[in-house]
Amino acid sequence: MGKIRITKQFNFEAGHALYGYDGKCRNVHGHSYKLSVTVIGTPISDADHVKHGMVIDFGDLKKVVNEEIVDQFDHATIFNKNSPHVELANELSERGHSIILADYQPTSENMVIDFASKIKARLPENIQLHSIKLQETETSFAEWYASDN
Ligand SMILES: Nc1nc2c(c(=O)[nH]1)N=C([C@H](O)[C@H](O)COP(=O)(O)OP(=O)(O)OP(=O)(O)O)CN2
Ligand SMILES: [Zn+2]
Repeated sequence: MGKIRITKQFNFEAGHALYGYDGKCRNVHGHSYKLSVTVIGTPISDADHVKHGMVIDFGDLKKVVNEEIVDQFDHATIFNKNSPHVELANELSERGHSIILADYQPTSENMVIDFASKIKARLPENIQLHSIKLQETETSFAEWYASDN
């Protein structure tokens, strides 16, 4: 049987700030992020298998992405830990705010690279990560493709 791509979509709200950026997004602000995760594999052909006909159960994919990404990033604020924003991040964290100190500038590009590595590490051996799309605004998104990397 041939390979099939399946996609699961997610949403999360997060704040971020682009330290040193030459535009409005250097300010702390937020997005309603839309995340699409596409995996590729061969549907299970064994009629006795509980997952017969599936590449991966959408529910199993949801569990991985929720645990690795959505539960961590939803309603958190992402700062670049390699910038002076680390002080602001630590202050907010001490005051009980949900903070992510990323080892990168929190652009859509760097976030999809991070997400790809986290999701790949959790997928079963027979399932490959095909692509990820992270939509920051209605008009702006970044995509990661396995074939490009
Ligand atoms: N290549 C990138 N450019 C920008 C990023 C990014 O992650 N990668 N991020 C930002 C800001 O976070 C900003 O919030 C989003 O940018 P932008 O699409 O420019 O937002 P607008 O509200 O101005 O969008 P319009 O739909 O054009 O009004 C900036 N750049
Ligand atoms: Zn932004």
